[in-house]
Amino acid sequence: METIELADGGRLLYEEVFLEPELADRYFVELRDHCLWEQKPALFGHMQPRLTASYGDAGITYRYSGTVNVALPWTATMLEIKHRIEAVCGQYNYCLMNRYRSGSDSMGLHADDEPEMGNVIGSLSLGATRTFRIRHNFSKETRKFPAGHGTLIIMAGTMQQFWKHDIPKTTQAVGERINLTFREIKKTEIK
Ligand SMILES: O=C(O)CCC(=O)C(=O)O
Ligand SMILES: [Fe+2]
Repeated sequence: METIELADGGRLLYEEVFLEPELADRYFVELRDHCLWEQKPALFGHMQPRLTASYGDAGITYRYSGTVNVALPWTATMLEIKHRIEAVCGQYNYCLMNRYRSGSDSMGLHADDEPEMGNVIGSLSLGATRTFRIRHNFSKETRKFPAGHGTLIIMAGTMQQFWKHDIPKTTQAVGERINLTFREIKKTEIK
């Protein structure tokens, strides 16, 4: 695991081959075929350019950019993956999954900086290699990391406060990619 210290206290842990390919294959097929994938509406009448699914502890709901994501109960595979990542760093009660069907699916530049969100986010990639890009909010310093089949990226420190990240579209012919972001959503008072 490589630790990359970023400007203003951001920290990124990176391991390109965290899972051996055979295990990554098994997880990819299992998650692709058995998770409840849906395409959710985005802003201005558009749809999100990817599919998502949401798993976690009972009672966890994650809201961002106008979407409401009620966690389905963890599956055995999801728990197995969660424990592998927790053995490296973090404690998680929720996982947002994104499925990029082709190079025209993407994730826009954003930070996962909701007040109820823990600062450690564990991100596992499966399937086609895409570029995970980060950009500093003020200096605009940009760095790119290949997120391939079995790559683990952990975002920590103040990364969500000072940096944004995205998965740009690509015109290259790429297959499907699944990404799992494990998070800690702190329970808030019900108003
Ligand atoms: O697909 C990825 O690697 C990034 C996903 C992401 O940033 C998110 O779900 O917030
Ligand atoms: Fe994110």
